[in-house]
Amino acid sequence: MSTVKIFDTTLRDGTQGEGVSLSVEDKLKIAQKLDSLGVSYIEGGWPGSNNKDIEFFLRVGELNLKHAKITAFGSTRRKDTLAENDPNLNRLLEVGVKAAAIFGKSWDFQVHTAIQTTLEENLAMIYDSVRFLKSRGLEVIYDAEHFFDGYKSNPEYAVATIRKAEEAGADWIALCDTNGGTLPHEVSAIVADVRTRVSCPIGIHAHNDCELGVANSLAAVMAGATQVQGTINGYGERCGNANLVSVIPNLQLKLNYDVISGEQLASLTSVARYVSEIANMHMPINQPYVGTAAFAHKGGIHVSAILRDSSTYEHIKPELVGNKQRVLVSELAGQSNLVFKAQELGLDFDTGNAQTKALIEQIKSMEHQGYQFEGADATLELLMRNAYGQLEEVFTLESFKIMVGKTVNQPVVSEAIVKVRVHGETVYNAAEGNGPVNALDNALRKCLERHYPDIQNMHLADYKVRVLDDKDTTAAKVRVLVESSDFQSSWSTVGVSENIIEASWEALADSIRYALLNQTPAEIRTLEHREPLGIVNH
Ligand SMILES: CC(=O)SCCNC(=O)CCNC(=O)[C@H](O)C(C)(C)COP(=O)(O)OP(=O)(O)OC[C@H]1O[C@@H](n2cnc3c(N)ncnc32)[C@H](O)[C@@H]1OP(=O)(O)O
Ligand SMILES: CC(=O)C(=O)O
Repeated sequence: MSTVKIFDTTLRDGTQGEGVSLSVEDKLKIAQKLDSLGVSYIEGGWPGSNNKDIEFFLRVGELNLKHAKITAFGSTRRKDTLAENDPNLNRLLEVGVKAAAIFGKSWDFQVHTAIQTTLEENLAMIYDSVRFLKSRGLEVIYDAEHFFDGYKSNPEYAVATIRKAEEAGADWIALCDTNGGTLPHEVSAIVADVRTRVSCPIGIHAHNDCELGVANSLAAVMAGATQVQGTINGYGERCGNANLVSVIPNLQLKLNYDVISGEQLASLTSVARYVSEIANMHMPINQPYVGTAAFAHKGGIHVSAILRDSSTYEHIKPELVGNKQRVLVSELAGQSNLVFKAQELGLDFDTGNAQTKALIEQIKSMEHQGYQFEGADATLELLMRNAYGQLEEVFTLESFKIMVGKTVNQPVVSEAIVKVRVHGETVYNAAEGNGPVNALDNALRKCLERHYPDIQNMHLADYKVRVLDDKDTTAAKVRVLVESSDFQSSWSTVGVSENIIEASWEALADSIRYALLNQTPAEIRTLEHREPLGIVNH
C-alpha cells in the first residue's frame, strides 16, 4: 500500500478564504485537532505577514504535537536582493520551525507581469531562497505557484523553475493549480511528465475554482504525487482549496492509499465540524462524508432498501468517517421510514396496521399544510407516540393572552397570561419576557413548575420563523421551529399557523411536552400549602 502525506494549510491558505479569521487561540486549537487527525504537515501561517502568525509559531511548541511537522510559509526572496537579507526568509528562521514552504513563480507571464522581473532573475530567486533555507537546516517544500498554467504556456520554463528548486536541495516540489482552472486529465498528464523530469517527491496543491480541487488532487496522486495539500472543509482563497475532508477518505477508502489510521479516519466528522465551529463557518448539510445529510435517507424506497442492507444506498459505512445514518420523515416517507424511527425510539411498531397507515396519512397531510418534520424530531416523536397510544397528555391549553406595549423612551414590554389544565386542575400564570414568545414560554413554565420542577433546567436555544406562502401576504402561513435544550441534550419542534403567535405556541407546547416525556410529576403539594393566586379548583 503506497503512502500519501497530508499537508494541511487550513491555518494559512484556509484563512485566505473570505469570512475565515482565526485568532492565535483558534489556530492552536485547530492545530491540536489536525495533529490527532494524523496529518503530516501543518502550515501554520506566514510569519513575514503578521504578528498573529509569528505568535502562533512561538506558542505552538506548547502543544507537544505527536505527529505533524509545523511548517511556516513564505515566498522566494524579492527580486534583485540577497536571500540572507530578505526579511521574509529570515522570519522563517526566526520562528523556530523545522520545515518551510516557499512559493515561487513557474509561469513566464507571472514573472513578467506580477513580479516584473526577468526569467533568469526568477530562476535565481528560486535557487537562492531554497538554498538559503536548506543551508540553515530546514526541510523545504517548494510550492511551484501557477505550475499548471505555466506548463501550458511554456513547459520548458515551468520545468526549469522546479529543476532549480530541486538543484538547490528542495525536499518536495508541490505543483500548484493556483487559479484552480485545470482539469483532471491535464493534471494527470502534467504530473506524469514532471515525474520523468525531476526526481524530487511531488505534491499537489489544487484550488477549487472549477469545483475540481478534490478530483485534481486524486488525479495527481494517481499520476505519482505523494503529498496532497489542502484544507479542512475546503476553506481557502476565492472558491477554496482541495477539501481534505473528502481527499483523505477518497484516497484511503476508494484508492487504498495509506494516509491515516482507521481510528483517525473515524474522527474525520468531528474534526470537520469542530473546525467549522471554531472558524464560525456554516457547514453545508450535504457536505460529502461528514455533513449531517451525507447519510440521511428521505425517499421511502431508499429507506425500505437500507433497512434490508445499508449498502443499497450508501457508498461506505458512515461510521468509517465518524458519521451516522439518519432517516428523515416527510411527505416522501413510506412505512419503512417510520419503522426506522420507531426502532430508534424503542416503540412497538406494526407496519401493516391501520394506525401506521393513519400516521403516514397524518404526516403527509401536515407536511402539505406546511409542517416539516425533518428538522423537528421531537414533534415527530410525539405524533408517533400519540398514534400508538403511548403519549400521556401532561397539560392542555385553556387559553392564553399576550400584551405587547410601548411607552415612548421606554423599552417594549411583553407580557403573557397562560391558563392550562394540569393534573385535573386549571392553573394560570402571567409572566414577562423579552418578546411575546419568550413571555409565553415563561408563563407556561410557571404553570407547570409545581408539578415538574425540572422544567427550570430547560431553555429555548433557537427560534426560527419561515413565511410559507409569501404570494398571499395577508394570509401567509408561518412555520416556527424551536430548538430547546436542557444542557445535556437538545430537541426541535415545529408549529404552523397563519398567526405567528399560534405557530410559536404549538412549537413551544410540543417542546415542553417532549421535555416532560420522561419526567415523573413531583408530589402535588397539599391545598393548604398552595399559593392562593394562580390556581382555580373545579
Ligand atoms: C498563491 C498564494 O496564495 S501566495 C500567498 C498569498 N498570501 C498573502 O498574500 C497573505 C499575506 N500577505 C501579506 O501579508 C503581504 O502581501 C506581504 C507582507 C507578504 C507583502 O506585503 P507588501 O510588501 O506590502 O507587498 P504587496 O502585498 O503589496 O505585494 C506583493 C509583493 O510581493 C512580490 N512577490 C510576489 N510573489 C513573489 C515571489 N514568489 N517571490 C518574491 N516576491 C514576490 C511582488 O512582486 C510584490 O513586490 P513589489 O511590489 O516589490 O513588486
Ligand atoms: C502556494 C499557493 O497557495 C498557491 O499557489 O495556490
